[in-house]
Amino acid sequence: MGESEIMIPCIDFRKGDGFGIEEGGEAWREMGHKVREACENHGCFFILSDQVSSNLRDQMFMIMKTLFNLPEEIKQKHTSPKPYRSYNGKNPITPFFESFGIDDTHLPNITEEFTNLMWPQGNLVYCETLKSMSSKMIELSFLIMKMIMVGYDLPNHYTSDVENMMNANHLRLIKYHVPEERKEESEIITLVAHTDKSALTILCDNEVNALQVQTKTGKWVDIKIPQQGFLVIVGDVLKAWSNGRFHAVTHRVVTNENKERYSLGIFVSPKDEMKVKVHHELIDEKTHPLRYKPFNYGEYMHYYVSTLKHDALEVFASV
Ligand SMILES: O=C(O)CCC(=O)C(=O)O
Ligand SMILES: [Fe+2]
Repeated sequence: MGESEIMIPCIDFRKGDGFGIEEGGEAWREMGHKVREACENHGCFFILSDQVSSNLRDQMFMIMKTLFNLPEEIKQKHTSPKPYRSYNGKNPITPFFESFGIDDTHLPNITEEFTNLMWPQGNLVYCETLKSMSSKMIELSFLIMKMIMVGYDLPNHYTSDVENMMNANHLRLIKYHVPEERKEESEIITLVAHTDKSALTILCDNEVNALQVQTKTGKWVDIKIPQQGFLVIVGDVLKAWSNGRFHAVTHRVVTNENKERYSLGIFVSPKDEMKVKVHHELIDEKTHPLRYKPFNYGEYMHYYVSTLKHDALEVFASV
């Protein structure tokens, strides 16, 4: 079992408690510093947000159940040349894991195309739920990115850096099955330890706990995503951009409850052709000398997928 006494910060973005705050004011800056600290010290944090109503969230997990219950041959129609997008199920290496990845859900017609592929007769509720849930999660990721810039007092770089790092997104819908045969008390790792290759990931689940993050001292901590909340994970791109000041947290999924788990994540990242570069103001010859060379994101992904090295960023881009 992981430990749960180590506190992952929880930042309140709800209108009443936090995000009624005025952009540019003192409270706004304070929030930015909290986000920055969480990214540096933990590489992840919870946010509470009323952007997504509990109805929408419940609806989303209900329709995810319906989606994964579709016949195998229909699910397999979802394919993509990009890694981690095609429907992944019945894979002997990850027998308790099924997933779909959908690119660029913010663009017109993407959710419609996916829905029509799965339900050729149409499924309006599915399509609308998927569209609103993903657009709200993308909005949240932009807000967090803005907070990161504020946290480093870099608000002028908001537009260029944020657009560079977040101009592609990928929504991942995951089902974790309950293993049929399982020895009492034994844990099964259903998703191996990794860091995300995105800039930022925002995750929620159907309140079945199984995700664990590893602290900087190597301890595994059980993650319980709050009901009105999300877990934000710092990915390799933001680690590189911040010159290694941010921690790209290692995480994994371990089955230890006898319940099916569904999780939904938005992975925001640069487009493949973009260059990832350390932000020049985060380099300091004495305290923070340059750690990473600029690199092409698509080449980095290709390197990772072909090697699956845990320390891919360090090997690929360290100076
Ligand atoms: O399902 C989860 O909670 C985590 C998924 C994850 O880490 C990933 O897809 O990269
Ligand atoms: Fe992950």
